[in-house]
Amino acid sequence: MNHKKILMGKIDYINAFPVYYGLDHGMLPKWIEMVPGPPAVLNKMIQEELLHVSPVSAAFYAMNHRKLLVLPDLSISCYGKVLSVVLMTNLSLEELHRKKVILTHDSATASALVRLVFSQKGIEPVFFTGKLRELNDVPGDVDAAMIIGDAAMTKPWEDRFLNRIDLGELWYNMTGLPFVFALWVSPENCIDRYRDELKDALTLFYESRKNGYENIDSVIESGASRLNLDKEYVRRYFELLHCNLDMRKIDGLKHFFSLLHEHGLLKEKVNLRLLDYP
Ligand SMILES: C=C(O[C@@H]1C=C(C(=O)O)C=C[C@H]1O)C(=O)O
Repeated sequence: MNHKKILMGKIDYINAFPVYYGLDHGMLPKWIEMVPGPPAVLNKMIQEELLHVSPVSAAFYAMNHRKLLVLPDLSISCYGKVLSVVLMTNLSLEELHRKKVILTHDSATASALVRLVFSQKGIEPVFFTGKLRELNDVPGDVDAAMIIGDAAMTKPWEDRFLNRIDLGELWYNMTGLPFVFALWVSPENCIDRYRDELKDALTLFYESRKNGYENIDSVIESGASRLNLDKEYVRRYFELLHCNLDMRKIDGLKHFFSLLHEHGLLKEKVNLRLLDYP
């Protein structure tokens, strides 16, 4: 088939390895160009329609739901602990009232979750956003730092902070629901123009992910060697991290969006629309 070229985003953390495994191992057709980046960069590129399809932060999707369609059955999510999304602090959540909390500028979902958790508890920290990839990035006067992705699992945050609060686990303890950090989306403007390409890209994602789970030892091996982490730890990570979007996860997602709206962290209610090919 004569496909137009499309640009496909890719989260450059190991969390996306299972979904991209097949594409990274021979399945990538010539008409797809891969664009790797941290979530916030992909969010911005999708907003500017510089990508035709990409994973984005679930909270970013919520803020732009009128312009985006969600690809079915794809996500970065967890059902309890996640390991790679953490709030590091020396205090308890309650003690963070009026204290400085820095949120990584790479995130939109986890930042919204942290703001929501404090809002629900009636605690008002002073939030700010910044680069948080290394321990040296943490300003001297902050009392908590929220980090996502590979950096959360690899940098020595414990040298500075005693408590590691896992945000997937925190959400699960609050709601009993799974938590969805990222969704795959396409700008609605692309849907008609790139219909065949997006349809085939969706099939490729499913095949690529299937290939990833069939070769999970190899996924674990490359994750462990990229991050210099113990293989058993990375195995556990890929057991905790899910890449599908079943009904229960959609329930978790909808609950998150409606709480954000209730707490004034989201302007509009979200009407989740899936990219659906007959
Ligand atoms: C589980 C994770 O979820 C990530 C968190 C995101 C966010 O907070 O906006 C976006 C994409 C995901 O990669 C992770 O970073 O490890």
